[in-house]
Amino acid sequence: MPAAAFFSAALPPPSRTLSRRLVVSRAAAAAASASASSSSGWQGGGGVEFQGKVGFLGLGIMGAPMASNLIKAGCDVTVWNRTKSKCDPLLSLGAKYEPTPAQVASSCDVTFAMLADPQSAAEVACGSSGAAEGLAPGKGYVDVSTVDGATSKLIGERITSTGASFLEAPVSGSKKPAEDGLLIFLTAGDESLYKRVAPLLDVMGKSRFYLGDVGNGAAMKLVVNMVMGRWHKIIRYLVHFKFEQNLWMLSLNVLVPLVKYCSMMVSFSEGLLLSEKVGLDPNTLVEVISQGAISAPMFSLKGPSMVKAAYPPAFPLKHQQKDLRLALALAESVSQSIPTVAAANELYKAAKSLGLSDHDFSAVIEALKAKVQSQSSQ
Ligand SMILES: NC(=O)C1=CN([C@@H]2O[C@H](COP(=O)(O)OP(=O)(O)OC[C@H]3O[C@@H](n4cnc5c(N)ncnc54)[C@H](OP(=O)(O)O)[C@@H]3O)[C@@H](O)[C@H]2O)C=CC1
Ligand SMILES: O=CC(=O)O
Repeated sequence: MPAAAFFSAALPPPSRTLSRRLVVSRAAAAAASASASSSSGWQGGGGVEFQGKVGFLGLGIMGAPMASNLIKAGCDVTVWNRTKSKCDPLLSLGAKYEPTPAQVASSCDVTFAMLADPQSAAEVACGSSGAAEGLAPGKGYVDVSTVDGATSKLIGERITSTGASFLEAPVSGSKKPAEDGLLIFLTAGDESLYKRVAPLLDVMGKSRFYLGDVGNGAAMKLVVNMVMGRWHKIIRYLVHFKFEQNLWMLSLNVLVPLVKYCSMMVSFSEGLLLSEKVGLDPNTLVEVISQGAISAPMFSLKGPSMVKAAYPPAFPLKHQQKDLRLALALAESVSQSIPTVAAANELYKAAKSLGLSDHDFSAVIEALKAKVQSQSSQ
């Protein structure tokens, strides 16, 4: 198969719902708000309006600063947390309290949930005294926890069975972006609820993506974190390596950039292919990554052409593979294991055997595509 055709032909067709993707940055939202009416309801930062009371369930590392930002922006917020003492700082900022998720949902117009994992998200939404018991037509439920698509769909079905609307909206960004109101929302589900809560998302975040059907937000979040997870592992390894071997200068000058770029490119390639395979638009992944903690000029620079399977040489793949070979030998000389580099090197070697030596090193993605194809034909 010609390389250029891979994204559009070798994998299943992407979900068409993604063609309705909306991307809004805080600046764009602020510009839009300049012409928004201001008749009644809460008037948030930039003059964007939200009508009604807001519930917030789950006040951990992320939930507490997110709820706190809503309160500071003037929202009427009611909170609940399994460990009640974590509500206290929010109550002192002016939040109200209800003793169960159901009571929060029934006393509020829109309820956000930021829970630890799929189990807790499902329990708080669908369990006994869970949010669904307090929901009704006209109300909205926005789950901002990171869960898998199946859990999100299950929660969404239970919520919509009450007549309420559901939006999944996992966030990219960590404690500090949550505190600074700079999260990135990856939303999917009810589009009118998305529009209704947009002013609240703009208080808590710097940008928001609307990705279509429930499950697409969860999938996008997991792909971004998969790329990030590998990247964190690489950083941890590098720090360890520098200390262990006392190779500060060597590692700073040679190994760090080398390992960084080759491994980043491999994990980025894996993310691009996985996003396409689960029906996401890989261009959106490039955009989401470029706004988050793992943003790097390399991803923004090479991502769009990688999606088009174009690899005009800037750093030829053959040189990258040669450097990996040399780095592996260097590590070997001090008996240091560098497993992530060894794995990446195998892919660069495979790319060379596909005749891609003189292409840019981002063509390593073609070796991954070949692997995917050979696995699916087995
Ligand atoms: N921290 C980060 O950098 C980021 C985290 N996320 C995602 O956000 C979500 C929250 O993360 P974070 O705030 O860091 O996690 P925390 O562990 O700090 O908070 C988890 C929250 O879930 C609640 N919870 C856990 N289990 C249950 C349960 N069985 N029933 C009811 N409530 C429960 C906790 O309540 P209690 O206080 O009682 O324990 C707490 O409010 C996760 O899905 C995470 O993957 C997303 C982006 C960044
Ligand atoms: O889920 C973690 C993040 O930093 O995003």
